[in-house]
Amino acid sequence: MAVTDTPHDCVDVDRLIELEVGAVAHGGHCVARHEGRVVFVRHAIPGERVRVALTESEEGARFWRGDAVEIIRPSEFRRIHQWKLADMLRAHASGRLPVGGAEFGHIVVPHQRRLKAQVYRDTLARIAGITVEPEVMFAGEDEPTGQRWRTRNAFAVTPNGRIAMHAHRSGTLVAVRNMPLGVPALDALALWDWDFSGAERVDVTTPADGGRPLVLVTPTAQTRSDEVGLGRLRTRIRQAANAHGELSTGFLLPAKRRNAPAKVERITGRTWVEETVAAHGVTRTFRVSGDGFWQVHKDAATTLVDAVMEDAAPQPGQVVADLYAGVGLFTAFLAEAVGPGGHILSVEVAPHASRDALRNLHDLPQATVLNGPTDRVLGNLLADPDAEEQDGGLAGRTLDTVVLDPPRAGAGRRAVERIIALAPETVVYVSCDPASLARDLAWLARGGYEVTRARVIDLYPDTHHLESVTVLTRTAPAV
Ligand SMILES: C[S@@+](CC[C@H](N)C(=O)[O-])C[C@H]1O[C@@H](n2cnc3c(N)ncnc32)[C@H](O)[C@@H]1O
Repeated sequence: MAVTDTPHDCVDVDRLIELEVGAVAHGGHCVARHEGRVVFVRHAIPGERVRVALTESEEGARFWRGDAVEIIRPSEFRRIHQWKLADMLRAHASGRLPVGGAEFGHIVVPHQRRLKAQVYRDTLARIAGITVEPEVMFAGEDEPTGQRWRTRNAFAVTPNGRIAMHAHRSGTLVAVRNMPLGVPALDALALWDWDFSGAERVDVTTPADGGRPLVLVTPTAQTRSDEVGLGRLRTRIRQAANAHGELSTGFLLPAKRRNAPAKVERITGRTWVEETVAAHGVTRTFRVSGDGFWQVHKDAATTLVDAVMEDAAPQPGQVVADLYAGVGLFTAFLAEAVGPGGHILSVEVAPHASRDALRNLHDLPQATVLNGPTDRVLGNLLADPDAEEQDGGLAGRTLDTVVLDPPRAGAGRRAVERIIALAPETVVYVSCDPASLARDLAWLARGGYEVTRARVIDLYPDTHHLESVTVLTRTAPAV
């Protein structure tokens, strides 16, 4: 097959090859073959014939990587990328790199979802040996563009103080004047016109219900060590914020100790946002402090609560553990359902999230917030199952249901083994990473659990990311 030199010297690309593109794999790239070697191709669609600019192509390597930069035979599901800066084809034609974050933007939205379902199905089959066909859902109203959904957006800062994004898989910064995946409230802030000189990162939260946004600015290490420079940046942020009315701003100051949470210093307004969620017939408001975790898609919280409540089906008087609980989103709705005679353990490792959870759940005495790593908290439960509920025990009761929503790394072996040892009838596993999910499901299957329902929910349109809710039921007797 012909290999030619690329004419674009400013794009980090060695050679061009022509390939038939196969299925999408976990991570969003399509799998192709070139002279027997696997090539992972980004920005393509299964079934296409494309010209690929190789970005990693060492002779001895087991596989190569590349970007589809010219489409020879397009898929019927291809569309013109609606975000010019993120379009690989336009970027390559003009000798630059696209910005990351919308790497499925060239695929019509219904097909994006089909591909995500295929990734879920293939990953579970390959890693866990589990065969399951997921239902496919989306959040909120169906949005054909795949845009305007992000309530959390992070930007880098150029040396002259303008917000920017990283070029796809590169350290190169590209100044931006819009963010099409962001909710309209993000545009209203016009952050592209602010001067962030002296900062390295800007995190913006624009709550789904239109509440007061929060802009957190991380000063560079040099600015942090220079009181005068820090003061100037603070003044510029305050002035810009005041021009916007109801806007909270602050500094996000990295902790001096490793693994300690970053500190938030208020500049204007407050250091938290409020999120209101109406789901499952109940409306609740949550405080989320600083850079604490909250679902990114504007309709994700409602959609996930509805799914979890349907799958967990909590009954009055039941005992449920909400693991990796954040600020208590699922806990609140589960606690409403089990009522005062039931009990919910809300387990979360981040201290500031647990503090928010305490506040968010203060009217629900049946919910106990336990701060600590899940495996350790479950180990304590197993060691002393008769401990009182307010001390983080089960008061001799058994767990009916476990809901878990771990970060990308998944729950891991120790936490999964302890869930199996606690022997709940039902496990509802919310996951944003099919590979770690599959690994954990394989352990759960060996521990006597069977997948009884699977849903892929498109909470990240125009990207390769996928969310899933998988339900497992205990088939073996408790040990
Ligand atoms: C994907 S978020 C889910 C939060 C919550 N379910 C929600 O939807 O808002 C994962 C959460 O797990 C927490 N976390 C990470 N590692 C943990 C661990 N080992 N034990 C308990 N919580 C952990 C993170 O701080 C984060 O709040």
